[in-house]
Amino acid sequence: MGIEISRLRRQFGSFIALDDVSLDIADGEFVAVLGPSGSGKTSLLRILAGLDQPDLGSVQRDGQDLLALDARRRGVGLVFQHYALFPHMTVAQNVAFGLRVRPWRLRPKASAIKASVEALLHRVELDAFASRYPAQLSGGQRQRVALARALAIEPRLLLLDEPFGALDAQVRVNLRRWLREFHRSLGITTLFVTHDQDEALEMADRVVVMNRGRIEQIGTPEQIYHQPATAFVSRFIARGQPLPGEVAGSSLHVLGHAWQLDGFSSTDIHTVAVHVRPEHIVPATRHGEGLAACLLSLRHVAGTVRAGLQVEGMDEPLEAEWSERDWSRHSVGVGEPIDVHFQSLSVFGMDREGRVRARTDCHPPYSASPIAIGPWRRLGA
Ligand SMILES: Nc1ncnc2c1ncn2[C@@H]1O[C@H](COP(=O)(O)OP(=O)(O)OP(=O)(O)O)[C@@H](O)[C@H]1O
Repeated sequence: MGIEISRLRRQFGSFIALDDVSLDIADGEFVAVLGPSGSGKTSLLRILAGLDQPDLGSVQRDGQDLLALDARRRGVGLVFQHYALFPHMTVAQNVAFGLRVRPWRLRPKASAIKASVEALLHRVELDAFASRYPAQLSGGQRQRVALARALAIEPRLLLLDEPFGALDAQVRVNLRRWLREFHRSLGITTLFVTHDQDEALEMADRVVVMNRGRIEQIGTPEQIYHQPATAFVSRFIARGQPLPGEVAGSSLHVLGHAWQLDGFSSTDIHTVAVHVRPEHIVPATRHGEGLAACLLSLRHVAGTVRAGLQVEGMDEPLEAEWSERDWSRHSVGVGEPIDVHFQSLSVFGMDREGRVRARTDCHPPYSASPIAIGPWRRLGA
């Protein structure tokens, strides 16, 4: 059992914010909804929270129609990016709020509220902050209070909308890990909205990638990263960079080279997208092998080297990423020629409507042999 979201559609005027969105969430699962700004993430969350209704579609929880329930009866805890803490209330009063405003028949006794607030503050590691006001807390502490407040009503579903969006990078990274552990210990079904790829891949059991109101792919972080289902997911998640390429029969043609392409049926294919990831562009070991390029820039970032490359035959520069160790074997300076080869290319075949019909990876063979035979010889050379 769990939550079954089926064929949701939400339209604002002529703009379609959610288009045929279906998703099953298992009990206790941690699901990240990932997508660029405007892709429909918050629209989906608002519908689940009961703050908005879809034009079409259904949401069932354990066989019950969730959309028919009033927001307050859905058992949903919400945390937003901008701390919605009440500034005039202490931390303890903020956390107690959801319990205090319950109808008196459902309201716990004052002593029980006090005990559960203490337990929650202990859980979010803020025991010592109970009598502080939100203005006296750091951003990360405020978000933990917001989480404790959302948990006070013992929700069955936790909805987090960019909860770390307003925090600086280091605090974000710490809170991510903390929240992941926290979820493990608590086991509440959680939907986490973010536009940050690392955040989604690091934290979630499953990731839902959205684009323009549609779901592009649902999968484990591994699947999303290593087997992107669409060109959009490849670009957005794995920094896939488009190359000029086409498929002819069972060969892939890219920048004047051709390789055998297996597992790709070109039936019904209207356009082909070929992507290369930064880490799959590798310096050739010998000059004259691979693709001729010019090293445009070099940046050293936390143990890796990011290189800008102008590859012959391309208008746009490509970005490559290497480990410092691998790069230390080369002695090419900025502005100098460099030969590179592609270790792996992702190939997507789309029909006329832009739907992906075929997808495969191509691993161009590379020979470091001094006799330049075969795969990297220019066609027609
Ligand atoms: N009440 C509304 N009226 C009109 N358009 C709306 C309304 N709510 C959302 N939209 C539009 O729907 C689209 C999706 O919005 P949504 O907030 O779901 O995106 P998002 O993926 O959460 O984006 P962000 O990451 O920027 O928060 C946006 O283009 C937005 O302008």
